[in-house]
Amino acid sequence: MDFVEVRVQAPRELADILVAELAEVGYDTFEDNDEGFCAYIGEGDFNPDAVAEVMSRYEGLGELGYEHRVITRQNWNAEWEKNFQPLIIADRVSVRAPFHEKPEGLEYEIVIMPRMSFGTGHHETTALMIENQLDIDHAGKRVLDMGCGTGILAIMAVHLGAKEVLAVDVEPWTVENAADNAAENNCTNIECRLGGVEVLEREAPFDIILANINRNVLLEDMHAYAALLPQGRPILFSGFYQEDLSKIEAEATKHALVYQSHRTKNNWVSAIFTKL
Ligand SMILES: C[S@@+](CC[C@H](N)C(=O)[O-])C[C@H]1O[C@@H](n2cnc3c(N)ncnc32)[C@H](O)[C@@H]1O
Repeated sequence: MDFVEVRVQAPRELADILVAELAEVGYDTFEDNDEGFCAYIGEGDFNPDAVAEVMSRYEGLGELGYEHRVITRQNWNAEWEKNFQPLIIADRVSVRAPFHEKPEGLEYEIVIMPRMSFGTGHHETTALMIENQLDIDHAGKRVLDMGCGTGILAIMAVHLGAKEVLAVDVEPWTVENAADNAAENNCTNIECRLGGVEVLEREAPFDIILANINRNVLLEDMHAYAALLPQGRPILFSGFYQEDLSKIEAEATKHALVYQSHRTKNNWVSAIFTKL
């Protein structure tokens, strides 16, 4: 599988809305840069007209431009290895690749090779989810990680003591990558599964649910997640902006999920709800 990178030049105030619009037409991996951001999609799903249409809606609102190129899977991995910097989240969690030096004195260490998957920890939503996870008792818990990407949140859950984790994603290469990362981190209790909400049909309830996806998927699939959460248990959402929190909360209320708290960074949100 090869990928298309769409490199968008856009002012900061337009970048967020463009990311949301591109996410709606199938882009699911984004990377900020000084000029704007890059969005990625599998080559087979790339439609230049869809990008042109999104961009045309914002014409005249700022300095906008975009170009695209195809990146082979092999080149992607090489580029990623060149660019990925290790990072520390909440002064407690190190996220690095196997070829980075191991930092000393941190409580938790996550080693990932994200390849084409989302979830290096550099995106605000991933870091916010991890910060929220640190506040939740995972010991002995059964956890669902919906939209697992690299599996970073699933690995964090195991490091925090989770008994077992089901990590699910709709992208085949992502599920493969999450399984590799689980092995790299010696997390033998993570099961990685390909699919969407339909693969949860016969699942027993989970003690904790993590779902960093996007606003529309969360609104659509929240009923199914909520049905798998027993009373008093937490569900952590991310992948949406502050202005969407009220929509997420309104949908959550329909499924007996009660707002507890949220964190934000650069307008992104990760919120905790519990089942009534
Ligand atoms: C924002 S990334 C989050 C990755 C990782 N969990 C993290 O926190 O960094 C969202 C992931 O959700 C996946 N996804 C998109 N739609 C989905 C759906 N309907 N059900 C499950 N996963 C989905 C994407 O393929 C992508 O890997």
